[in-house]
Amino acid sequence: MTATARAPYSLTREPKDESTMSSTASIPSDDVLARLRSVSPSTLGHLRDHGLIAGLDPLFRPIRFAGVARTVVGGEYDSPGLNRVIDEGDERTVIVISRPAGTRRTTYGGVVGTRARARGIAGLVIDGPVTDSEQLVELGTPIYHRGVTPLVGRSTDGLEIVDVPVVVGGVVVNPGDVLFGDNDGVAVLSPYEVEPVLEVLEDMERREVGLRASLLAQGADR
Ligand SMILES: O=C([O-])CC(=O)C(=O)O
Ligand SMILES: [Mg+2]
Repeated sequence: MTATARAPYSLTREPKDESTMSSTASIPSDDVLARLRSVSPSTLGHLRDHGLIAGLDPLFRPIRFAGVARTVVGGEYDSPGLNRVIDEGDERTVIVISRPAGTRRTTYGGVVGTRARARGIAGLVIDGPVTDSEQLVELGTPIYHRGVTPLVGRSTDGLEIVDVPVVVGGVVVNPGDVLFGDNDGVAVLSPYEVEPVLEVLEDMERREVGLRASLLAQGADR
């Protein structure tokens, strides 16, 4: 341990009063979501492993998104719940789909993706494959996924469950959690910790800009 070691960052903050814990106080503003789109999950990865989705891949790069989770337990063949959350969603919504019934098939492709694009959905995180990948890339909605497949949905009037805690890429996502992602992964935050975490990440990234500049400058001196 060197004499210059810094105190550890605190990622949580004592609520100043009860109002900061109210449900409306924990809904991130558009400004906070915009700031989250400019920081990286990998910066949070310097501080903890918890809440970081690894093992899913972006469908395209560059990719950046932030929003509030609506969760779907994906049916194997049909997507009534998924269609509902898409139709109720907007540019603040990140749809998070777990697929406990199996990850061979998908119900997310060009048609469902066009529905999501039309609503302006901020992003999709699916613990399983997608299909019609060329169309999805063209549509441009940020997607984290696990591969592609030609095995797709059939109309069965099946049941899908929405707005329950799901596990995606080994991480629990509750409805209302705040997600942000970039080329390297996706981070999941509880609503109450968004602002303190964001301030820490912005500070760390500012310092890293200076560090990288000075490393480059040292190289130039050699
Ligand atoms: O309908 C499905 O199962 C997925 C699909 O192909 C689409 O959304 O276009
Ligand atoms: Mg299709």
